[in-house]
Amino acid sequence: MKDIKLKIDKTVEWLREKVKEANSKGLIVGVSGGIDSAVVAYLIKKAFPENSMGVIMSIKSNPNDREDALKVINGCGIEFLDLDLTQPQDLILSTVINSLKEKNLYKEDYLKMTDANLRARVRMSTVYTVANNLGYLVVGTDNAAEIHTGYFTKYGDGGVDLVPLSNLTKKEVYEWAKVLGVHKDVINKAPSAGLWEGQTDENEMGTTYDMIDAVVEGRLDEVPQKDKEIIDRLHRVSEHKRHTPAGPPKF
Ligand SMILES: Nc1ncnc2c1ncn2[C@@H]1O[C@H](COP(=O)(O)OP(=O)(O)OC[C@H]2O[C@@H]([n+]3cccc(C(=O)O)c3)[C@H](O)[C@@H]2O)[C@@H](O)[C@H]1O
Ligand SMILES: Nc1ncnc2c1ncn2[C@@H]1O[C@H](COP(=O)(O)OP(=O)(O)OP(=O)(O)O)[C@@H](O)[C@H]1O
Ligand SMILES: [Mg+2]
Repeated sequence: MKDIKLKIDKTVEWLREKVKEANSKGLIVGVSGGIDSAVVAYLIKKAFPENSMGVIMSIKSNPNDREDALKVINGCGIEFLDLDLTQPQDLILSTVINSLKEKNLYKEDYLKMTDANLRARVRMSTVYTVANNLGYLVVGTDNAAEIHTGYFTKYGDGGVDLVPLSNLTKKEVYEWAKVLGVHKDVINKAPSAGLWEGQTDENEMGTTYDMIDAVVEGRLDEVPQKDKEIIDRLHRVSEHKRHTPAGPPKF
């Protein structure tokens, strides 16, 4: 507990340093009602009590997620915007689909993921729009387990300026949430990207955060072969997400 409080204080100090270095005015995060963004919202409010912002961005979302997001906002007292982006996201998606259909190029099988990733990228564009206007940096919510597996949308929720939870396992995110005083409803629900009805991270990935945490921490003897193979594959195919885009060598 004392150890976690110390790490939280150091992270808050690090956030202040990064803002100063960038000559920026404050920090902003998308607040989903999930645990990762809850922890980040509490951290940035601590770092910049007067210059921090949480943005709720519903897109065809389950109303319970917005309720949980409001519990986070009220719990830490951060300034916030409550936006419904269903229409703009749907307009982009339908414009693209109609145009592909006219050329007989549309692939129905990929609709679910196309829609899901566009939600993440519309949210990213929206948060940057607010950040530009306020002179804030955009704070990401990915933890070590998500970064290791590439479980985020490239340039969507992965498109951010700072990643304060990058060294934390999912278990540690929960521990920090308890110390910070995050609402129990947010702590007790299953992690979900909320990108389609009933989606949970663990179901989609086919393994558990406990197993991913174990791989990240090098406790490989605790990981069954089946889980190890899934996690290694996720890591391998997402390598490109952890680097700047490749260019050719100088010819
Ligand atoms: N080798 C390579 N080198 C360079 N680029 C490569 C590439 N392979 C694919 N790509 C590019 O990457 C794209 C695929 O990546 P991407 O668009 O990210 O899409 P993808 O990784 O297929 O899907 C995103 C995953 O993250 C999950 N997610 C998203 C958002 C939030 C959360 C959450 O936890 O809240 C989870 C989501 O459920 C899904 O499983 C391809 O369309 C292609 O453009
Ligand atoms: N409805 C939303 N409103 C605002 N931001 C969102 C919304 N949905 C997703 N995001 C942003 O995308 C990030 C990635 O989502 P992710 O599900 O990994 O994190 P989380 O919801 O905070 O935690 P959990 O892993 O417990 O679901 C969120 O932390 C948040 O910053
Ligand atoms: Mg979530």
